[in-house]
Amino acid sequence: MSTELKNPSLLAKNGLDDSTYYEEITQTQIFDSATPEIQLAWEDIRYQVTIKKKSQEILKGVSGSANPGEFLAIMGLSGAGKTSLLNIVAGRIKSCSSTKVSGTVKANGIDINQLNFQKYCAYVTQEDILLPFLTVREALTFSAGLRCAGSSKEIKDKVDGILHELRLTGIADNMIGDAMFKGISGGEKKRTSIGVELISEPQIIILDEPTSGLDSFTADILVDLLIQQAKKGRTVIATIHQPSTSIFKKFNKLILLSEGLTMYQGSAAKSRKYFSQLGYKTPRLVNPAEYYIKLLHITNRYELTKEESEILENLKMAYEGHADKKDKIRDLGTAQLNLYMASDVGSIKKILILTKRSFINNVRNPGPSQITIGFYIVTSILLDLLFHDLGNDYEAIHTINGVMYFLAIMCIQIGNTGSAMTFPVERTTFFKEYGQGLYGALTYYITKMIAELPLQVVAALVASPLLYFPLGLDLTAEKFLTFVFIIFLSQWMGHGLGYIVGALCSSILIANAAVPMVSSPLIAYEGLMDNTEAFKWVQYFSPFRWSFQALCVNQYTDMDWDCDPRGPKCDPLNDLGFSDSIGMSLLWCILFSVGARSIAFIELKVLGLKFKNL
Ligand SMILES: Nc1ncnc2c1ncn2[C@@H]1O[C@H](COP(=O)(O)OP(=O)(O)OP(=O)(O)O)[C@@H](O)[C@H]1O
Repeated sequence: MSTELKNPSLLAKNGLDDSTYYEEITQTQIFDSATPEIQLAWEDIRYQVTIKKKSQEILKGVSGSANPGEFLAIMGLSGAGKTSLLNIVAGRIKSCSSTKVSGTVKANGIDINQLNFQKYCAYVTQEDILLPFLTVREALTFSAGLRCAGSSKEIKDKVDGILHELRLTGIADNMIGDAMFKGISGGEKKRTSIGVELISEPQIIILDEPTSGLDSFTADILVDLLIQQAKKGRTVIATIHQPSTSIFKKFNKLILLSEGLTMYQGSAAKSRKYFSQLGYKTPRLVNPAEYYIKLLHITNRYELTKEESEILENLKMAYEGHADKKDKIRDLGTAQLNLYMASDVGSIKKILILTKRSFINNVRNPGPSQITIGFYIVTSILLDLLFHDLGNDYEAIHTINGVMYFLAIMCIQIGNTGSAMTFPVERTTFFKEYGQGLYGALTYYITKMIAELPLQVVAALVASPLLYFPLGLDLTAEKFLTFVFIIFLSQWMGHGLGYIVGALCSSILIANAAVPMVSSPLIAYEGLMDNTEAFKWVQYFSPFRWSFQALCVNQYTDMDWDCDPRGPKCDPLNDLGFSDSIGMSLLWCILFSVGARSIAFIELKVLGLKFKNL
């Protein structure tokens, strides 16, 4: 790679004026006059992070702009600061104890902090945040329902329009899927993620590496779609890793970042000439994007080689020499911004939409639905085979205690793992939509619980008769119905415990590891192995204890005993130390369920604040 003198003064000498290499904004597109065009301009952005008392400057005073009608690509080596810049421009990073952000970002000349910026700006993250058990059409319809007021017909038309525009019509009724359940392809998922955001017709679309993980053909189609969005007058900004030559040719504008500094900003088409005149000529038949990345390559950012620092210094000086040649701030009419308001959807409608969405996603998820009910059926049959007709004499007490102990653990663990396995995925969607101000934490939480109830009721109704009658438990209608209620409450407590764990876990993997860690100590306080006085208060926080107590109290109270009058007293409740009535036992279960849900809600609310303030 050539490192000959690349003095910025050579630019002028070589006949490079700003109009040559710096993009002039040309309004080539016909904009829809009903929607405002937004120019985003950022000035002297600095971003500093402090880790273990060591500060690192990620962005070192970056300025730039993105214009309506343009596709702006931000490129640079891994770690150059692309995502950081994108997040700051989208208003997603603010200063906090470990990060310091300075500089301004303006939309049509107005500081974005003074605007309800989220209403104008769609942000598509690198990982697709979609509920896996919805179809593409459902994902778009629910998104439209939450974001846009309008009749069902209007929503349907809007969704059909987006499906068509994003070429998703053919797979509209396919399930999205996730790592475990195969659904649509990566490119289709990415287009669905974009569609979910586009539905509210945002004027700015910001995407973090939308082509990552896609083959070159799919990436090409995706970029074409984004170019089409830009042609509608939207401002499109994306970080792109390794674009193909054909994709590179489609960029309207290019920003090259290295080490937190802008190395180039301007027309992508004219970048070749710019670099060439600085002495860095892209070889024939070589993809310019690839060449620029190689040019900016550094092996160790803390110890640059002589050649690396020379290239960076040259590019930096060349860019700085023309730093005043920024895009003109366009007068796009700030009034338009003030007038433009995304329509608000009523709270009742949002509650109905969220409940329906959560219900569908839950019912189709084999974890909490088919697998849970199948597990109940198989385990119940197994228990029946092992312990059928338990009896009502003294000899039976030991076995009945064991069966109740097992049932309490089984029902709670089914609920617990069920929640912990679904919550980490759902909460990502919640954080995103909560951050966008689509609904409140309480609305989400209540609708989630309502949506999950039917499956929990069905599971209790399926499992209870399969267990109660073959096991020969005390046969009265009242006791049977109470048993059904206890099985339901046990699962419900389990779900509550799962919410506490799941709300804190960012992935199912972590949740799976955390569930046994939390539940195992609580099982020790269930009440059967009551041989320790240590930390006895823990029993009040053990759902296993309350479930076991309720099952035993229901079975043993007023039981028709067949005990040997000369043998030991048939008083298992006394032996177990359970003095509460059945009403009180049920109340403990309800109190635990409500308490656990309240704790999980507080966790969600506190964690959500981080996203809300963005
Ligand atoms: N909040 C943070 N805490 C610690 N380090 C951070 C933080 N944000 C960014 N960084 C660091 O700043 C550098 C730039 O990160 P950024 O994600 O912006 O890079 P990037 O150019 O998007 O990289 P990539 O292409 O690999 O995604 C990285 O070294 C990253 O580790």
